[in-house]
Amino acid sequence: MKICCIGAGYVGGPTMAVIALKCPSVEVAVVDISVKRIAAWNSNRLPIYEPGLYDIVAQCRGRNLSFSTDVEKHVSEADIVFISVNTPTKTFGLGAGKAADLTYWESAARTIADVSTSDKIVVEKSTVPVRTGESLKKILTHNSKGINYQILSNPEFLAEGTAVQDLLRPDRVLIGGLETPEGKKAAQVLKDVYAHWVPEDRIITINLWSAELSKLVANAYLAQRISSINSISALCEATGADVSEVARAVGKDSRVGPMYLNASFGFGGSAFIKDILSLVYICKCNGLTDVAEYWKQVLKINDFQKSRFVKRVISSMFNTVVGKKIAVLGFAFKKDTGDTRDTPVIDVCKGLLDDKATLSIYDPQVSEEQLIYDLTMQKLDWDRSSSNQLLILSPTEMKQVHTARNAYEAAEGAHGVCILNDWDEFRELDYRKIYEAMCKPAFIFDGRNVVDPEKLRAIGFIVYSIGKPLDAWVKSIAVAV
Ligand SMILES: NC(=O)c1ccc[n+]([C@@H]2O[C@H](COP(=O)([O-])OP(=O)(O)OC[C@H]3O[C@@H](n4cnc5c(N)ncnc54)[C@H](O)[C@@H]3O)[C@@H](O)[C@H]2O)c1
Ligand SMILES: O=c1ccn([C@@H]2O[C@H](COP(=O)(O)OP(=O)(O)O[C@H]3O[C@H](CO)[C@@H](O)[C@H](O)[C@H]3O)[C@@H](O)[C@H]2O)c(=O)[nH]1
Repeated sequence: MKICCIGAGYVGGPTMAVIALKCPSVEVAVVDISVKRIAAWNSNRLPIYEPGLYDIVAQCRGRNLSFSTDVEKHVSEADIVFISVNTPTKTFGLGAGKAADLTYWESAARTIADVSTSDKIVVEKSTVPVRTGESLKKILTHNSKGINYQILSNPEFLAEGTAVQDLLRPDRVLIGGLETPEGKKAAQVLKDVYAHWVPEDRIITINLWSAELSKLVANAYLAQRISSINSISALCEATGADVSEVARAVGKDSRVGPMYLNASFGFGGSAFIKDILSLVYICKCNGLTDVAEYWKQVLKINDFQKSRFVKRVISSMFNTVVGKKIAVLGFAFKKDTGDTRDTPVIDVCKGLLDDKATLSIYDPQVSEEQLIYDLTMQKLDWDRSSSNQLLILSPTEMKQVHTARNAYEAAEGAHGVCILNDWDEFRELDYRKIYEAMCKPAFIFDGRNVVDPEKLRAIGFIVYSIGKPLDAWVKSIAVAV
C-alpha cells in the first residue's frame, strides 16, 4: 500500500513518521510545495522541534518514509492521500478574522483531481469547517475521469511538544465516513492502518460531518476550560484564594477531571484561537447568533487575561516602564516547541512596548530571526471589523527589543522578569543569581505559575503569580480593569 500526505508541517511530518514506523509494509511519502521544508525533513535538523521525532524519522527515512517536493508523482501513485495543509484564519475579504482560509486546502484538492489516474481514498487530516468533505467531493468528482474517490475525515488531536507520545498512544483515532457500503469499506481500510498500533476500542468510526465538527468542538472545549479557570484566577487575586488550589479541588471531581485547568496569562498556538473563530463563524452562517456569542466569550476572556497580565506588570513597577529593561522568558506558545504561531507572548511584548519598555527575550527554541519576524509581521485583531491588521512593532519600537542567549543574560540589569512559558529550565534557574544581577526592587511576573512565589519572596523578589494570593506590594496597587 502507498500513502501520500500533502503537507509536511507540524501534523503531516510527525503523523506520517509514526505510520511509517508502525506499518513497515506501507510506503509513506510526505510531499510539500516548500522546498526549504522538504530539505529540512531530509536533513539532520528537522524543520520542527518535537521531542522524540528525530529518532523515528531517522529510523524510517530511506526505508518506507520519504519527503519530496514531487507532489504530482506521489499523489498519483498513492492509494490513500492525506490532506494535511494549513487552514489558518482568513486575513482578508469575506469572513476575514473569522472563517478558515481554505485556499491551501482547495489547491491540494485540485492537485489530487488533476493528477490522479487510479481510485483513491482521500483523507481530511487538516482541521476544516463542518461539511468541507462535501466541497472536497465536488472538486474531486467534477471531472473525475471515471476515478472512484472515497472521502474520510480523520482529524488529528496531537498537541505540539508531545506529538510523538500523542501519536503513539492516542486517546482516540476518529474516522468519519459516509454511511454507504463504499464509505464503510474505505473507513475500514484506514482503520486497518491505525490498528497496527492503536487498540481497536480507541478507533472510533462515525459520520463524516460529526468527525469534522468534533475536531473543532474538542479544541473549543479545551480552550473553554482554560478561559474558565483564567476568569477564576482574576477572582482569586481579588479575594485571596489560590487558583491552583481551586483547580485541584474542582478537578478532583471525576466529572470535571484535572486536565487543562492550569491558569495562565492566556492560551495561544496555531489551533485554539483559529478553531474557535471558525466555530463561531460556522454558527453565525447557520443563524445561531447566541451560540456564536457563547463561544466567542472564550476568546474574549483570553484577551482579558493577556491584557490583565500586562496591566499588573506596568502598574506594579510604579506605573511606568519607560526605558526599563524587562526580561521575557519564553516566546513560543508553550514549552517543548519552537512554534510561535499565535503565541500569546506577542501580545504581552506589544503591551509592554506600548509603554516604552525595553525587552530582552529568551526562548530555548526560538531563533532571533524568527522572533524579529514574528514581532514585525502584521497581526490580525480578531475582535475588530474585517481587514483590520495591526503592524505589531514600528521600526522605533524594534530598537527596544533584544534577544538573549540564556535566561541569565536576559535578566542581567533588568527591573523585571516575565516568565511566559513553562520550559522546565525556567523552574530550575538559579534565582538568587538572577536577583543579584537585577535592578532593585526586582520583580518577577510569573504568567504560568512555574516558580514557587514564596521561595522567590524569601530571596527578595516582589512576585506576581497568576491567580495566587498577592504580596503586599502588588496588592497595594490599584489596577485599572
Ligand atoms: N499544529 C498542530 O499541532 C495541529 C494539530 C492538529 C491539527 N492541526 C491541523 O492540521 C493542519 C496542518 O497544520 P500544521 O500545523 O501541520 O500546518 P503547517 O503550516 O505546519 O504545515 C502545512 C504545510 O502544508 C504545505 N502546503 C500548503 N499548501 C500545499 C499544497 N497545495 N501542496 C503541498 N503542500 C502544501 C505548506 O507548505 C506547509 O508546509 C491544519 O488544518 C491544522 O489546523 C494542527
Ligand atoms: O491548562 C492549560 C493547558 C494549556 N494551556 C495553554 O493552551 C495553549 C495550547 O496548548 P496545548 O493544547 O497543549 O497545545 P496545542 O499544540 O495547541 O494542542 C491543541 O491544539 C491541537 C491542534 O488542533 C490539538 O490537536 C490538540 O489536541 C490541542 O490540545 C498553550 O498556549 C498552553 O500554554 C494553558 O494555558 N493551560
